[in-house]
Amino acid sequence: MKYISTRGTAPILTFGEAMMTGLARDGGLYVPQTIPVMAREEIAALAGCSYEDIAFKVMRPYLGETFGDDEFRALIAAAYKPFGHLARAPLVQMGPNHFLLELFHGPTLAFKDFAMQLIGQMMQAALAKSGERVTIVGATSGDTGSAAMEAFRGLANVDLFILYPHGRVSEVQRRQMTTPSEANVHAFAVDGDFDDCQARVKDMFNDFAFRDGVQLAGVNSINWARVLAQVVYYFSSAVSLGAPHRAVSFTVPTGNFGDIFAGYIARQMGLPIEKLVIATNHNDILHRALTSGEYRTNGVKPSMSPSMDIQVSSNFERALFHAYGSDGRAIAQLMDEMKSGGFHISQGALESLRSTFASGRCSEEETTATITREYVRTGEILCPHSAVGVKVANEHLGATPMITLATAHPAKFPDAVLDAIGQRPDLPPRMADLFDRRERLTRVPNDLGRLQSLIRERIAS
Ligand SMILES: Cc1ncc(COP(=O)(O)O)c(C=O)c1O
Ligand SMILES: N[C@@H](CCOP(=O)(O)O)C(=O)O
Repeated sequence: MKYISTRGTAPILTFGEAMMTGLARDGGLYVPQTIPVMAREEIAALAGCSYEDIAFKVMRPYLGETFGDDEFRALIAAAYKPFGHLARAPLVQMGPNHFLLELFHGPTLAFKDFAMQLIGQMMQAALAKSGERVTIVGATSGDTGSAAMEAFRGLANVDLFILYPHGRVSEVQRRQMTTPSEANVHAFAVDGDFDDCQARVKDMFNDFAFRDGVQLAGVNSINWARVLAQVVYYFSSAVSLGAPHRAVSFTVPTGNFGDIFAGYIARQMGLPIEKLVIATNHNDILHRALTSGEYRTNGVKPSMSPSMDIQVSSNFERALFHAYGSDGRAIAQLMDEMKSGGFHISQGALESLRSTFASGRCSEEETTATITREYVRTGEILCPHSAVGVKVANEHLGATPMITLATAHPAKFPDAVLDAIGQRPDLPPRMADLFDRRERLTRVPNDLGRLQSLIRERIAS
């Protein structure tokens, strides 16, 4: 299995190389050259398997020679051991034909743990073999950062720097990033929004002297391995509702488009998914793009679902690459136009996107009303991101079972939940002292040079 860049001119890599490389050297994102298809019987045989077994069977064809079978099974087992639920990703019924996929039973209480725990294991194994040391720089709107801190803290051959938008993540998210005491992890509070943080990370990858000088690696969904690990729960949940004999649809609270793109990959692999519904908060560039064909930013507005406060949606590039028939030059051209605010999606590409994706938007008021209504109706306490998903899913219910992804635990966003249901959801006991732990962070301007020199200083000390 080989990996190619969405912009067509970067070196073609193996899985292991793509995982350690992050952003392609032409500025694009790595995607598999071909997507392996699972036969109907292979999908049917996943029924009743453990999450770990399904993970092995779904991901194995993508790995090539990077890890042996026994080694990969051991990495998967270690990755999911810290999860607080035996099913790892349990399904809860919300109503006729509507199910919630709880993805928040990992160590940092968000869906990011599914991929980050595994990528932590895989990178550690790869670095132990090569003897290399890497500098990981990541951008976060809250959850990727905390998951990465958890997965990489204390590792001998990794320095981790997380850039988060100052004042725009929840207090629990911030504390998850600023309270780890290990010297190899660093939280940078950037004066800007998530798009600024992500742009600075991509700038660092595009500065080859810096990139090669610090051995830069990435754990955002820039990294194909992140997306791959997220494909697994589409299979586990669909199969438990009767796939491949019965099709399902998914609604995915969406920001950087990594999670829903994993669903697209599952569909390409043969999983019978009727529709993938993009659910956005008022930062609705993806909903507007799908409705009008114009992909154009209009500035990030803070919301009560801060992890989705994103306008430059990194993985949409991967979806466009497929919609434009793998034409790297066309994608490079669109991404160039993006520098001046946006672009027009061609009619053919738009039709191709609409054949897989639907979309909807949820306002702040609707988010609160959904948390309230679903708590009263079902007893389930939704985080604001999951509430965005449920609101949009309700508009797309039909004969096909709908699975909505519950992407974070409500206790990560206590203020929004308190507003909606009059009570503060509890953090799990192992995190009960989060508010007493000492915070360690560096406030940084949104300035590439300043960020780079701070990173160089920290790794030299
Ligand atoms: C809780 C939560 N929900 C939804 C999203 C959006 O996911 P994606 O960025 O993969 O579209 C994020 C951020 O990734 C998140 O942290
Ligand atoms: N919502 C994310 C933003 C980064 O997304 P990623 O999937 O590219 O890491 C977050 O919580 O940080």
